[in-house]
Amino acid sequence: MSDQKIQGASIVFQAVGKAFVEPGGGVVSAVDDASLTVEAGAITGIIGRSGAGKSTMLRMVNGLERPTTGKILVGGQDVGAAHGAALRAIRRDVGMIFQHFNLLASRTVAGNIALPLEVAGVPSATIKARVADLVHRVGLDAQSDRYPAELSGGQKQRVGIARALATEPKVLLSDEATSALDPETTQTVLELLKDINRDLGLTILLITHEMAVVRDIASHMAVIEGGKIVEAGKTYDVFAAPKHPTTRSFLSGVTGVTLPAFIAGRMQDTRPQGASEEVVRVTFAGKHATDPMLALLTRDLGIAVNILAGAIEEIGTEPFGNLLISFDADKGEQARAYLERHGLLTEVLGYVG
Ligand SMILES: Nc1ncnc2c1ncn2[C@@H]1O[C@H](COP(=O)(O)OP(=O)(O)OP(=O)(O)O)[C@@H](O)[C@H]1O
Repeated sequence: MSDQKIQGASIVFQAVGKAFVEPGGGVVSAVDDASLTVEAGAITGIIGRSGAGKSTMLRMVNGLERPTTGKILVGGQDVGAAHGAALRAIRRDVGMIFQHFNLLASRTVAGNIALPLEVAGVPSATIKARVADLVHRVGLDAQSDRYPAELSGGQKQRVGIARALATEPKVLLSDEATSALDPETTQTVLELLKDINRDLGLTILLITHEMAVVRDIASHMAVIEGGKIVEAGKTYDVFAAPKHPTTRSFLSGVTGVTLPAFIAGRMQDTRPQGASEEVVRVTFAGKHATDPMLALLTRDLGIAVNILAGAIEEIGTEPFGNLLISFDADKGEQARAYLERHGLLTEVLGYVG
């Protein structure tokens, strides 16, 4: 495999629906009117809960499932309408990696990676050279002759990645590829995927139920719920201003910002009678992430702020902060307007009497 950049293919879901007929005759709508454009050469994450329709979305990209309605275009080619040689050609352009690796136990590392090339009828000398390159790329030179049972989970996934790259695909699909790995190994596999994306230029579309995976690797993301795409955009923008409740609930698990129990336990949705504190989430994005806005709020408006929880992290190379604060509910509107005017996003979470 050369290190030459390939042109990654775009993936376009156009009002895609997929219904399954169950043995009893009932119909399950797994994907419902989903439209999404996955940019060529980008890493895009689709996040959703179990049963949301993630696997079905992915399996339609390589033609393992056909859409019931709508279209899926990979590099402009209509996958759902392709048959025979045309479908095989699209599949060669679309590699896939899996949660449980799907390696052949009876073949060595090199043998597993060679398999798709053997199936494609590539001459054996070419196979040998390409497998050696791939083994090296995924850092398994010392394990080339080992069998899957002799490898760690992370090493098995590296074999899966090398095998998926063997036919020099334009798209790599990842089906929960790090879900069976520990956090440290997950990081090394995500780094490898990032390197591959950067070096080779192929498009990566991954599905996951972990927001941390999306944050750590994907430049673009979509949230799927009940078969529908409920939110999509650049990862940074979605993190900075999540619109859908499902996105917010995924985010609350990953930003490291949760209310202390003594506040959460007393919080109410509506403002109580008498004196109360308004609890607000403040999101600092981009250049405002490091501004001392809370100090300025106190200085300019004389409003005292309680800091309840907070974290500042990076998405890509941009700082991103999340703070949970509270202030006198009487001054809430004025305080929020001040923060919004200075480029911060605010969201009222509730009230404490
Ligand atoms: N072959 C099938 N026959 C019938 N129903 C199916 C089939 N495949 C998927 N479904 C149903 O479609 C819905 C979406 O399933 P899908 O596997 O795409 O979800 P998912 O988000 O990948 O979930 P998980 O994270 O648990 O794998 C579910 O209700 C599932 O039961």
